[in-house]
Amino acid sequence: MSTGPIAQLTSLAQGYGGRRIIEDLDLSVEAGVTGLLGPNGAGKTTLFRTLATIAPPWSGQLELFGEPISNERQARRARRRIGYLPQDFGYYPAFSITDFVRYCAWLREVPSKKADSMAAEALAAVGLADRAENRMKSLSGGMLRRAGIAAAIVGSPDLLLLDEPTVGLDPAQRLDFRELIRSLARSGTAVVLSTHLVEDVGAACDTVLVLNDGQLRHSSTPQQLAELATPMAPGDNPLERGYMTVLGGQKPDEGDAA
Ligand SMILES: Nc1ncnc2c1ncn2[C@@H]1O[C@H](COP(=O)(O)OP(=O)(O)OP(=O)(O)O)[C@@H](O)[C@H]1O
Repeated sequence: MSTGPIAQLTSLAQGYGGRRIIEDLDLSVEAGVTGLLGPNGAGKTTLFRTLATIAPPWSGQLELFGEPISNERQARRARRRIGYLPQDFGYYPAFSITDFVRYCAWLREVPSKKADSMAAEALAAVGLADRAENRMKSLSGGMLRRAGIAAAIVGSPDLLLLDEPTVGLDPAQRLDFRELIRSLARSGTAVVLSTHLVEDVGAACDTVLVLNDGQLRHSSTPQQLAELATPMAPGDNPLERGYMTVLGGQKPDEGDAA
């Protein structure tokens, strides 16, 4: 088992068109579950796209599984070991859930002999085994999100990137989701999840990172972030307050610099 970081970014610059979103970012992803917090527009999705090797860095270095990623051949090799759930993922509406998960397994080059059993395992893990033949277009928002999670975890990737995975899940499903990612982490998958729900970070993450304006503002355990909480109003969540302290009192939806 590798002892170094699963993913490492050094002096990353990244953006769209002529607009720089991330500047001079250094970041390591270690084993376990890492939660990524940050206001709207902080650059979380942009960071995921970089880690998933979809958007090559403008400058700086990306290393995955101890190897530098500087060309398409290296990126493709790394991609087989990465499961990625984008915030908005595409699918063919007429596909069954099984077809969708199998298709994602094929994209990740999971051996075809194992694809059926792995797709079935992934669907069972997200509680969709009894709906395996339902069409994607017939799913509720929460079910669709769970189908996306199944597609990201199929084949047990070494690095799992989940962009707002719990949006649309009901409380029982969120509890199941937390247990699922904890169990994936125990079996060796490094998980990074972005969320606006600090409860998910408190309950499931070993490490929490706070990103704002494309800069890493904070990295610690959830407990340490909660300890930064300034005096709280009754009913406040200490982790949320600690997060606000790191952001300097900014409200979570005030972060978009656009
Ligand atoms: N395809 C794109 N083209 C141009 N600008 C983009 C594109 N995608 C994102 N941006 C801009 O990049 C900035 C960072 O966006 P990003 O989606 O990475 O933030 P985020 O932290 O994931 O936000 P949210 O919490 O709202 O999902 C924003 O200002 C956004 O408008």
